[in-house]
Amino acid sequence: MTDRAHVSTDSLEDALLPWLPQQRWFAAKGSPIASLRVASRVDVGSRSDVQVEHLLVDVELDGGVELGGGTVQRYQVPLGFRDAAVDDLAAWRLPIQDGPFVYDGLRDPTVIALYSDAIAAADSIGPLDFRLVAGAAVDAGMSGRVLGAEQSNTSVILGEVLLLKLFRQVASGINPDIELHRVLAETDCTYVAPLRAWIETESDGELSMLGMAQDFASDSAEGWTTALTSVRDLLASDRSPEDMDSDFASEARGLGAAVAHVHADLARGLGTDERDASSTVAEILGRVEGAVAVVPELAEHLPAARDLVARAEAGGTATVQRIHGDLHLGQVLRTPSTWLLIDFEGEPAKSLEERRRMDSPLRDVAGMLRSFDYAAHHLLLGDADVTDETYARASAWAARNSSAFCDGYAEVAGYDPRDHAALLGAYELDKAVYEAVYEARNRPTWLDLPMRAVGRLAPPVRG
Ligand SMILES: Nc1ncnc2c1ncn2[C@@H]1O[C@H](COP(=O)(O)OP(=O)(O)O)[C@@H](O)[C@H]1O
Ligand SMILES: O=P(O)(O)O[C@H]1O[C@H](CO)[C@@H](O[C@H]2O[C@H](CO)[C@@H](O)[C@H](O)[C@H]2O)[C@H](O)[C@H]1O
Repeated sequence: MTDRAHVSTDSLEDALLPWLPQQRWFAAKGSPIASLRVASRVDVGSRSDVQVEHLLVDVELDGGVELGGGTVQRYQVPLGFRDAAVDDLAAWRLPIQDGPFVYDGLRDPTVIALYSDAIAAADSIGPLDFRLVAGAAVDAGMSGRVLGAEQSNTSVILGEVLLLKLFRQVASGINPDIELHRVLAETDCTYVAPLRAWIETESDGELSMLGMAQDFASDSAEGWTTALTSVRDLLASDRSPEDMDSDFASEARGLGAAVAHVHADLARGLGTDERDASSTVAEILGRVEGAVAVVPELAEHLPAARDLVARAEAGGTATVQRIHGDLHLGQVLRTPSTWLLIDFEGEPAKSLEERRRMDSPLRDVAGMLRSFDYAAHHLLLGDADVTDETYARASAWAARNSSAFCDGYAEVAGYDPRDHAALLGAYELDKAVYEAVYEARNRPTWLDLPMRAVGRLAPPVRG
């Protein structure tokens, strides 16, 4: 069998340098890498003809980029080592000449099985600790397959019963996704997929969380896909949203209720606080002003943004608590019986400390309202023949579902988010501006979508 130890750390580093930026989950695409260092190399074991190593890789970026956690990013890279190349894994191969076939281990069911068994046994392998949630049992011998969708992290389905998510970018400290899922397990929250296990490691006295396993909702559909079906039907017909079989309003109402239940459980588990609205709105304004450097068209919206934020500030104090932090239709799953919220990591561009801070639940409500706006109008992007009437029909879908969502939220929360119109509007603006930056960098053809929302929330003052 291959001797993985014959692959020196130097040659791994040389191979990772061109390979890492090509991976979908590499967060600093386009930023030059100043240096790359393998910070740790753990022998996870071997199975049939594969040897497995767990790598933590530090990438130092050439300054000037806004990155959560500074300009050094740490990545988790499990590697498989084989004597012979395997066609199905060739796309994930590291460019190492004259050595074994080395590749992204999370693409290989044999490697995944090793991790799965370590979870089942609540094992410790060198500095890697596989932890089971109290009372949870995980079967050994489950086979795994990587989830099709490529995201910021890599998710693997184990035995069709568990979803194991390995974080690709690793930060020191408590990961909010694991932290909040643990709290929601204690409150018996039924609006999340129960957490069963997690993986952590400690180096130099610092804890880092590497992954988590929760129940796999095999029969679920993403909220974004479900919502788009409804919009597509509406735009293809001349009926009003309420007359459509695929009307989404009762779904939106149920989703609002689910989000309110999760907020109530997070408040129960981790408490609430009162915060002066001025500190919240100062942050929002700072972000809007900062975004002009990336999207110069935002400049003409600044005066109205300042007015909106000042009105929100006049609202006095705001109740804050732990929230989801990056809620949108891609972060909710519809099962046959309920809505589930997933991915409590918060906005990827923020530092771990910022993501774990208490914030107003209105931020999550605003995220979902923005998502209804996205779902309603995204099918019209790039279509030069869109009539005002079609656009208005799409907007009516967004308005109807935003309203249903708030109704459902109010029923459970005991207050209506719309009663805090100025602060809610400030959060919507904050999200729309974040989206404008995100789209300018990642999907420029989508930029018009958040910019229209910015225009509605903070109309340009002309003349
Ligand atoms: N518990 C689950 N059951 C079924 N599918 C899930 C579950 N959790 C996540 N998913 C699917 O995996 C995808 C990625 O999950 P997510 O937690 O958002 O990862 P990332 O942090 O990489 O964005 C989601 O869009 C969803 O389709
Ligand atoms: O993938 P993440 O959950 O980290 O979120 C990032 O990417 C999202 C796009 O996939 C982006 O969301 C925006 O587009 C969605 C449709 O593709 C829409 O539902 C969201 O409302 C809209 O914000 C998200 O902002 C970004 O953080």
